[in-house]
Amino acid sequence: MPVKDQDANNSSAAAETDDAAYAKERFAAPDAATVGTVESADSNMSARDVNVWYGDIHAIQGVTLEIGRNEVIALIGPSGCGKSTFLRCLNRMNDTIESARVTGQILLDGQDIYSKDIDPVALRARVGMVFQKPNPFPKSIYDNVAYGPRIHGLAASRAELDDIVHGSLERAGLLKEVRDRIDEPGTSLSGGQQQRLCIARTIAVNPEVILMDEPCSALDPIATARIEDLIDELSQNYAIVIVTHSMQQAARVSQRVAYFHLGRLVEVDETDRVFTNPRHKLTEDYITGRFG
Ligand SMILES: Nc1ncnc2c1ncn2[C@@H]1O[C@H](COP(=O)(O)OP(=O)(O)OP(=O)(O)O)[C@@H](O)[C@H]1O
Repeated sequence: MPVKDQDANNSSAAAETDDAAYAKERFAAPDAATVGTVESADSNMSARDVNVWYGDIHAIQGVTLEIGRNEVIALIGPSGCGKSTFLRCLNRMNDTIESARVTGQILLDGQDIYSKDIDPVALRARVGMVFQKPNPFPKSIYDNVAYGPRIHGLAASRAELDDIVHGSLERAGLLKEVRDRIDEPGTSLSGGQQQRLCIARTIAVNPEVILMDEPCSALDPIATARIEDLIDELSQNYAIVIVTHSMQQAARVSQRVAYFHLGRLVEVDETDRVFTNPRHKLTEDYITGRFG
């Protein structure tokens, strides 16, 4: 057989194999292993076979996922599929829920965050969290940002603390707007400004990872756009894991998307790939609006 034909033959055999693998993945049962790439080339956090129960409810089932340094990964899926539960595992916020039980392993820089040696308060400085509803403390704008550095002893002097507060407000894109009113209550700001204040508060303690649980759901489109721009800038320095109900938002801000369904991680891959060519039928049904 001429070489050319042989090549053609080989490539068509390869295509058939690819198609068979593709079909197998795509129509896999919902309880099959995650489709796509759970690994990250430069992993900062790594969840291995994580399960969460609330009493008898098995809310997260065998989830394995790596989070890369300087990447934005979006967690998407229908209501109640476990996105927030999984997010809260990453900085042990589930510890605060009495009925919650977590098994498996979550590593931050190779260290098990559930080990006895880990102080959850110190962990939550390294893995910060921004919530759905902006929740500034009932304190001044300055004290909101200074709170973390004070309790973690990050500033040796008032001048150092001032630098941290101003730097954090600057990186959160808020300094210009609040420079002249820094002693006013954080709650006097608009919703979008309050959310940027909460982001400034989070970055003031030098986190490695920032968790965001639907950070824009209480904001108007302009405030949302500002937070999305900020997410893009922050990703130069931090890994960001964001839960969002908006597929448009996931497409705008993330490099990878993880699709959850009934407590399982069904598919994870590059954002473009998931939205243009989902490999699992459940992912396709969700992104085409057939359910959720
Ligand atoms: N504190 C809790 N106590 C008992 N069950 C809980 C608790 N929090 C969540 N659950 C249950 O765990 C499952 C996953 O909930 P979770 O809030 O993580 O889902 P989600 O995907 O973030 O949902 P949503 O998009 O609606 O916020 C659901 O069945 C939910 O009812």
